[in-house]
Amino acid sequence: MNAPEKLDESAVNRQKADLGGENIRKSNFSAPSRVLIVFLVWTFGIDLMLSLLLPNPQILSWPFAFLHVAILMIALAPVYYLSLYLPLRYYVRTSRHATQTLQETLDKVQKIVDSAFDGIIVINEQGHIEAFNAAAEKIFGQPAAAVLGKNISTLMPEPYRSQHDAFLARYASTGKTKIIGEGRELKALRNGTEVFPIELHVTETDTQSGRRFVGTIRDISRRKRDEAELKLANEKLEERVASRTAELEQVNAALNKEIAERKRIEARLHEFATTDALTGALNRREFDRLLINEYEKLKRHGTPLSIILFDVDRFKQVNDRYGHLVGDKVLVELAQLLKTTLRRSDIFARWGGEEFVILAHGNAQQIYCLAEKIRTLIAAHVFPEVGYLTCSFGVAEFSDKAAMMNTIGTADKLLYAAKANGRNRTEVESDESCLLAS
Ligand SMILES: Nc1nc2c(ncn2[C@@H]2O[C@H](COP(=O)(O)OP(=O)(O)OP(=O)(O)O)[C@@H](O)[C@H]2O)c(=O)[nH]1
Repeated sequence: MNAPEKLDESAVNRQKADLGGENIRKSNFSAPSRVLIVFLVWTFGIDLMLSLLLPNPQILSWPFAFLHVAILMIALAPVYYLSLYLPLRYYVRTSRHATQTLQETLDKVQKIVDSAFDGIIVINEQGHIEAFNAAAEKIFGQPAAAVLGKNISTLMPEPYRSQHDAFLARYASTGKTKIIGEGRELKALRNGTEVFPIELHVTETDTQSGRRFVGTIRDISRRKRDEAELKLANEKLEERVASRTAELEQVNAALNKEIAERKRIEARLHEFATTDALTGALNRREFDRLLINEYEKLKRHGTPLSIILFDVDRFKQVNDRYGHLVGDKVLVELAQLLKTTLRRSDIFARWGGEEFVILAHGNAQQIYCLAEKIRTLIAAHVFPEVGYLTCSFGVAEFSDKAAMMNTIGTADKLLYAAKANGRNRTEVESDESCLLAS
């Protein structure tokens, strides 16, 4: 298709007229009419001069008339040349040049418009298509010749088609529109059948022959397809992530359960390894380990540390009278009583049989007081199965100079001394007294 043909003819003519007029106005000879006026003035001027110079009767004779015309033509020849031929030749050349310039400009504009990536469609106020560039031909699958002059709504599917004329009329009457100057996504019609998505930007411009709307159209089918594919891929990915997350959460929950179970087993194992199975008090091995730690601290920092060894009085009788199981229950209850009484920093363990040990921070006097407090507490406690019971206590203070085992031995001796001295009493190395003692 010849490019300039695609532009609306009236618009071309208007532009031609504008461009031509502009060039002529710029020249010294603005119009043929002005040349004609100059020619007439010269003709009548010379004719008048000849009439005045020559006697009147001779004017009527044919030879004279011939001479008159000949003189007139000879006299006016330079005037013809200067005032008629040259201006006309200049006018024609200028007009031809202006037309050529206009044509070149139009060719250039058309090429630019046709080379645009986006489709460009110009419509008038009635919605009739006045320009349709090459990209628009490609996008809509129709040659410009097939759509020029037709209503733009022929390129739209329903419901846009039915709404478009009303939209234009409303805009003409109210001046209100949402689309001018804004970009929006719409549906268009390719080859009159295929509905496809477009992105449309509309601008408007006022021309001598009325308002024009310029639509810039981009086929976004591919983008939409890509977006849809991307959305689908995203959805699938999200689904996979969700199911994988669920799987991981399950695995995680199972792992957490396993870890919790392991921790529970470890704690249980630790408990088995460190506590006495019957009473729940620390066992002898754990006590020995903690004693070594505390003894090291004592040696480093000099903080006073003492030991209480105590033993249930006449426990054999309990076993003999109530049975071994009741004896066990009594030991469990006794340990429970001690646990609720002692501080967390005190280390309480079963030493063996019905004998218990307490490692406590404090000097002999302070821990003697503690032993007495425990003694009176036990003595006042009613054991459901057996009633009242008493215990005997031996208290000794560790020193950084004495060997650790010696102090334990001392506490043991003092415990036996308490037994020997009548039971239900506390013996300590030095002559200690305690306000708590009863
Ligand atoms: N039920 C029970 N009895 C125990 C346990 N360990 C030791 N005994 C008993 O505790 C009793 C300790 O008796 P003895 O050493 O004669 O001392 P006792 O009868 O308490 O008399 P004194 O200590 O001199 O007051 C024994 O009969 C042991 O069998 C135990 O774990 N459970």
